[in-house]
Formats: sequence, structure tokens, C-alpha cells
Amino acid sequence: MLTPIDYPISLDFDAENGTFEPCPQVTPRHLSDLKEMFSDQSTVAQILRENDPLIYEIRYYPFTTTKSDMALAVTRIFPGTIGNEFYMTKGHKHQREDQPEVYYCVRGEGFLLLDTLEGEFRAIPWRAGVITHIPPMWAHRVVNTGNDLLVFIGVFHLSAGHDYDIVARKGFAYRVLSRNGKPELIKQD
Ligand SMILES: O=P(O)(O)OC[C@H]1O[C@H](O)[C@H](O)[C@@H](O)[C@@H]1O
Ligand SMILES: [Fe+2]
Repeated sequence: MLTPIDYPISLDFDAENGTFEPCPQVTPRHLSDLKEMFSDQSTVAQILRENDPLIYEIRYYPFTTTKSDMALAVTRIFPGTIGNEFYMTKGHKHQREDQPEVYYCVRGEGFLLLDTLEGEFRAIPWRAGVITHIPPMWAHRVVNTGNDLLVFIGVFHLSAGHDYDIVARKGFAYRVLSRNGKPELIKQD
């Protein structure tokens, strides 16, 4: 925990690149880190035999004045597909049931998928400038459907927690697949 003398903190954000300074933690997510999330498992295995592409990166800054302070995460999703499924985040639900989040799309285009994993689903068309409030209890995933980088900012409480297992088990109701280069929402079976 930092002492109060270290606060307030300002970060220098580069919206083009989706990077900021100072940045204490960068987490790369390669295909191997989210391989079970993609539908085309034979293509996943084939790609992984040759290399392990970087799908996205998370830059994280925890503000630690108290245990209920907030955290900032900037995610850069690269353009691409695995089979015909666009690159996307792993997706998670918050461990705590009372924890929302605010997402702000800074660059690029795609979808924010929101799913209660209990029958309610929304696909929010996303482009630079859209800010979306994610209510508590909704799993969230971002899909990059463009030819360029997608950058978004997430702001959430430190105590929210990330539950990835429930997403791996239940899956989102729809996938975003490329058909002739255009995104299509396809219901999961
Ligand atoms: O955690 P993932 O599903 O990989 O999503 C990537 C990241 O997206 C946002 O930036 C959230 O604020 C982060 O908490 C999250 O880690
Ligand atoms: Fe979250």
C-alpha cells in the first residue's frame, strides 16, 4: 500500500497506442491463455503447433489509498481471427455480486458482449467514443471486429475480483464471427 503522500496520481495516457506511464503492470494474453474460449478448436491446436500469437494486452494501475479504492485497466486488442472468430478478451464476471464497471472505447470498433449467463444477453456495437456501464452480475467480453487496434479503458473497484471459470463453463450466448470480413452474431449451441 502506498502512503497518502504518493497521492493524487495522474497518468500520461496515449490514446492512439493504448498505453500510459507510469505503468506498474502489463499482462500479455496469448492464444494459449484463452484457447478454450474460441469455437474452432482444431484451428486453435493447429496455430499453437506453430506459434502463440498475442491477442491482447492489459495495462493495469491499482489505486491503493483504501481497500475500496479503484483500479484502471487499459486493454489493447489486436486485429485478427482464430478460424473465423474475431480476436476478443477472455471475458469475466466479477466475483463480488455488487460490483459494476465502466468501459470506455477509445479507439477501434467491435462489440461489447454482456451476458448474465442466466438468459440475458446484449451485444453493444462499439466504436471510439462509446462509454458503457456494466451492471453488477453481468459477464463482459470485448471483441475487435476492425482491421486495426481496439483500445478501451476499464474502471472498477479493486475488490471486484475476476471470475473466468464461470465464463469458460457457461460461455457467452453469442459469438462474433467473420463472414466475408463482416461481423455476424451467431448463437452458441
Ligand atoms: O480480464 P479479461 O477478461 O481478460 O479482460 C481484460 C481486461 O479488461 C478491462 O480492462 C478490465 O478493466 C480488466 O479488469 C480486464 O482484465
Ligand atoms: Fe470487469
